[in-house]
Amino acid sequence: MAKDPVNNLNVLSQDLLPTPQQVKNALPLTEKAQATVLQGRETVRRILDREDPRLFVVIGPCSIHDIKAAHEYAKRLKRLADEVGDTLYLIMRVYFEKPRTTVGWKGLINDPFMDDSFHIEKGLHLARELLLHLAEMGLPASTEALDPITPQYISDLITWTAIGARTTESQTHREMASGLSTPIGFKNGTDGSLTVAINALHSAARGHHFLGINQEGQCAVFRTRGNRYGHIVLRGGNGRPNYDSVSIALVEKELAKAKLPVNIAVDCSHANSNKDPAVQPLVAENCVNQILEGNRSIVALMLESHLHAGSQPIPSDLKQLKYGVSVTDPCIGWETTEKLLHSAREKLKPVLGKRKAPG
Ligand SMILES: O=C[C@H](O)[C@H](O)COP(=O)(O)O
Ligand SMILES: C=C(OP(=O)(O)O)C(=O)O
Repeated sequence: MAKDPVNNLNVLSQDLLPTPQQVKNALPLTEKAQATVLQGRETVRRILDREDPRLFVVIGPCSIHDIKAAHEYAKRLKRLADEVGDTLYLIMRVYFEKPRTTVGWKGLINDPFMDDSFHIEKGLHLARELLLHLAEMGLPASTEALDPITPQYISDLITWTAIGARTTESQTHREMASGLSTPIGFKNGTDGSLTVAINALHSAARGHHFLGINQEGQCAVFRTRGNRYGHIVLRGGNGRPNYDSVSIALVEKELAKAKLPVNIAVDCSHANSNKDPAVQPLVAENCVNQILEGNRSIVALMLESHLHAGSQPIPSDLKQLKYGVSVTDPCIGWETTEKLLHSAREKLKPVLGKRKAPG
């Protein structure tokens, strides 16, 4: 057959995937898992509405690459969540999709075997299976929504969603966010720009009409209501942090001027720590001190943490991978994680209940 001279000139192949419904039939949402998700989302909504005085903390590996290590991390985090839960509401980072600055491993869904075999079907199955396990344990999960199709496979297991710094300005992601059932954090831009996140909050709060796929895998027009639980996540940018009290005061002003709720999450990693994991506890401590000194706008922290500190490149011989060490951004290790959260809890416990909402 003659080659089609018009279409798919740069497409090498296409493979059909199971539909979201088929994957869900294989891994259905159980009653226990659903209860974790519903309770998690309600808790975050209440924190954003200032009906629950706690901070929520999005914490866990930069990316999930090893299911066994993710299980071990989750087990430890659940114990810690119970210990600090009267003050801090912990949500595990369960990030399966990585937006790359240029190229690189794009996460467990895209390439679960980390060998350029790109078994996306397997990746979706593994992702859903892990999320189900965490929800069954009673541990809420968060993820970055990057591919606009992926949420149909997993979002019933997610408590909080991030839109990353590289996609906050994207209309596609704002439309998707307007329909997601979770509260949603928009990062500021990689250049530090707040405007893109503020515009994203306005856009995602409104209803949109856009294309997507339904549970049966058919193309569909989605009409959304708009997500009123959007908030900004400050991650620094352009070589400069934006978690300090002066930056926070400026963001508070911008949010108020834009008539948006003055709710701020601080990402202690990325450009706020210059990707140096040793700096993350200092950023977290600084935010805790701001709250002790009267800050009313910080409602959440994000930390990149794993079983062991640091990061490693993905070796060509995967047997050389170090267990429990990030293969993307460097993380703090478990000991630091425990210490940091216990110390934050001790300092914040006496004050959070008396904290006033922004005036
Ligand atoms: O959080 C992860 C990374 O910061 C993000 O995916 C970009 O990574 P890269 O600059 O290594 O591609
Ligand atoms: C990619 C991430 O962050 P950012 O979008 O801020 O770079 C992340 O949190 O994994």
